[in-house]
Amino acid sequence: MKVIKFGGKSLANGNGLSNVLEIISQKNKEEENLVVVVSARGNTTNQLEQILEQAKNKEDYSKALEQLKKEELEPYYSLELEEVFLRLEQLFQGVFYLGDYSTKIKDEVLAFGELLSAKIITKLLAKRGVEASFIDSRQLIITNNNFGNAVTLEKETAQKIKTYFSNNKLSNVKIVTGFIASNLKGETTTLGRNGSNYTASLLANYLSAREVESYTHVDGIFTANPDLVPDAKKIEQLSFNEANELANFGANILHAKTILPLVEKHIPLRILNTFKPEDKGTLIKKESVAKGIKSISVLEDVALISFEGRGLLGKVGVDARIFKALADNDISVSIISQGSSERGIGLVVKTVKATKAVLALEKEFENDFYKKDVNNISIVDNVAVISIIGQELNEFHKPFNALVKNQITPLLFNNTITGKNVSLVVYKDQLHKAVNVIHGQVFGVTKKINIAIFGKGLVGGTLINQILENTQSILEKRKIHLNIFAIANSKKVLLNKEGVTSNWESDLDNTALTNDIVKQTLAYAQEYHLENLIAVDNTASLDFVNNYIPLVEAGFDLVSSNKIANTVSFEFYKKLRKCLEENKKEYLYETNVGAGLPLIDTIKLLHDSGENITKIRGVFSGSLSYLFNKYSSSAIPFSVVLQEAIDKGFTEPDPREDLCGNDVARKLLILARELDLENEFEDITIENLIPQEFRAIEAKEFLSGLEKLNNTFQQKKESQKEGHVLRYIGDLLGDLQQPKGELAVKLVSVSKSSPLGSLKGSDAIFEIYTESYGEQPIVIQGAGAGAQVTARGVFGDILRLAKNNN
Ligand SMILES: NC(=O)C1=CN([C@@H]2O[C@H](COP(=O)(O)OP(=O)(O)OC[C@H]3O[C@@H](n4cnc5c(N)ncnc54)[C@H](OP(=O)(O)O)[C@@H]3O)[C@@H](O)[C@H]2O)C=CC1
Ligand SMILES: N[C@@H](CC=O)C(=O)O
Repeated sequence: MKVIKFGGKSLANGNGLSNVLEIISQKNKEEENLVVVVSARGNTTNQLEQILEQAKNKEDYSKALEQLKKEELEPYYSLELEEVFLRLEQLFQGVFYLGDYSTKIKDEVLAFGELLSAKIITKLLAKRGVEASFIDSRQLIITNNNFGNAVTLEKETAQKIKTYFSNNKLSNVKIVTGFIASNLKGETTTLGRNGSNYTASLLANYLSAREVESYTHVDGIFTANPDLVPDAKKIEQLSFNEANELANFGANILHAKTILPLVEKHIPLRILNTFKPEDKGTLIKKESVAKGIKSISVLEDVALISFEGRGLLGKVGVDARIFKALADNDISVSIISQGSSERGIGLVVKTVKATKAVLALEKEFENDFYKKDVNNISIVDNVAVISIIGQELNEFHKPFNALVKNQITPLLFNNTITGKNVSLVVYKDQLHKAVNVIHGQVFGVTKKINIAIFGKGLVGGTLINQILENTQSILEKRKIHLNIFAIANSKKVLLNKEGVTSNWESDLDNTALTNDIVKQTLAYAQEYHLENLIAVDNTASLDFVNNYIPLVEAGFDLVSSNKIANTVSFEFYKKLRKCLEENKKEYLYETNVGAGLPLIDTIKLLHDSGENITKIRGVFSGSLSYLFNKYSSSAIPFSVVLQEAIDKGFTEPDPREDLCGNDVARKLLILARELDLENEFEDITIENLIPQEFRAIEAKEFLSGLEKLNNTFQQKKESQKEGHVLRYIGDLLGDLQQPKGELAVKLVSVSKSSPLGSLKGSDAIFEIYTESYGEQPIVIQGAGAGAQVTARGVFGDILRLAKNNN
């Protein structure tokens, strides 16, 4: 024997109803003894309640009643249910004359929802040639007199069900009304929330069914509400205990009382989708399949009551008084959290009961207020509870840290001792983001990293394409979903929370001009509750650096290929780091020196481990390396080689920044500051390679007359010793005793056979001298410029941050 149950949405007109009839017809062929429990169809219960209110208020309800009849009978108007509607009308008339109704009358009226539903299904099955017996569950389930939420009388119900099923000649298919029952006097009662599921479970228990199938409008139970968490996954199997916890913590689809009758006889329950009957849904049975976190559920209709009693320290019985006062007012507390004393207590109650709860507590603690033992009882509104079902405390730091990194600090958290569950109270406007952050963290299914890329030129554009090309493989290998939600140049920003596509260039072209790309990006991230935010600066702009602090304050980690933020005043350098620390954010900039080479990380590690770095020397510039390597070893004019370096994307957007020495000076300064030296840019001695007469002219004019540089450099080349070549180098000398280092950028002539002299292509070389390594430096050498290697380095920083978010 099998019990199947259909919920209201499954039974609504249209696809739902036809699928239900098809499912029952099919099961009738497969299953011997099929009990079908039905809820009221669609919106019927609400409509009945509304008409009842209209009648009570002596309003004209005839139109609403006609509408209800029409919807119930549509499109099978010949179903002959006049008798049922006549009785319903009589009830409404009575309420209209009295101008009032009792809970008993309300139950009687609401019962018509299930009665109509069961009668209609029985008649429609008959039309399809499936013989079915209609059963009014008021003849089966006996309850106390608690109308609206009646409690089953077990002995009487067991007796009634068994007798009914053995004494009546019933068809193979039995259509039973859910939700409704009767008291010992035969008056109609209802079983409260989830009543139809409860009816199904009771019948399954007393009739020793093989299985219960509950057909709903969703695919089963999910790891989180898919409306809130797009990455939520369906859970294949749960144990009764786990299902119970889920039911307690807000999974609407389940109710604890539904599970209990099944637990007793180990009857499995399968949650299925009427609209996808082929799907296997979620199976709830005695055994669990896998350990660990099962689901994240959310309660939204809650308020937090904050109870502060400075004078209650160590007093006995405070909690007892709180609970008594609330219980006397029929207020249930879903979460209580307090420190080791009663000084600060947080209580979570239903929103509708919050004011009543405060009044009840104020009354109970009136004298304590006078004595100043209690100083505040207030409501914290707009909160929600997130429960992580199956969360072990020893792993809780992971979701908690991820929340804090995303600037969400829970107002309160609380764990259950037995169930391995942790509940957190958060502000409602952070709920969406919080649930996604926790889900990504605990299920590790996919952690979404939302990236905004500012600057889409040579480096930025290459980076975007590299990320898009690798998104899928990173998702598969690392379970990290890199989602570029914003791309901006100086005038426009393309925003797409689902992630930009390979058409990003034309999409950006088609967006409108804007005055404030960053403000717009921040507002967008906030509006769509985007989590794990990273802002990438691939501009060469000084102005853009002013956005760093607002970005960090809005929850972004930073990555930059732009070197300016690290080379403006030391005061800003410190301010940014303080802001990062306060907001628990990180800033990575490995490409600032040596493009894709692992230089900054190496220097940081050496320095942090106590190694005294005394000197760093080398060719810091990829473009100038290319320029002098090629110019020194060939007869090609200086201007031609310089143009090649520009065309290859080695130079700065404005190549004069390389030639004047600023770019190398910035790199030196960045390294110096990594060593905790407090140098300013002005402290650097720079040999400017641009002859004096060309320094003040416009970039365009300068770039169109590069050949004017040829003479100067030809002379420099020819005035060298035999076997020597030109190299433009950076030199950093540090002394532990001094707050500042000596930094110099200069053009030197070195032997062809020296490490600097034998450099090739656009390679940069860094010789790092330390106390332990002595005269023998650590050497890092490789491509020092180029869009591909730089973008790859920025990509590496993004991945490092994405992993740090774990
Ligand atoms: N080339 C290399 O080998 C290396 C480069 N870098 C650094 O990479 C950065 C980018 O260089 P590159 O790609 O060559 O530069 P490009 O000039 O090619 O691109 C710069 C981009 O930044 C945009 N931009 C400029 N100002 C702003 C602003 N205020 N807000 C938003 N966007 C802005 C530009 O938009 P628009 O077109 O509208 O002006 C453009 O899209 C530089 O800081 C450079 O120092 C670092 C290491 C190596
Ligand atoms: N223009 C720079 C690019 C990398 O920082 C260089 O030439 O090294």
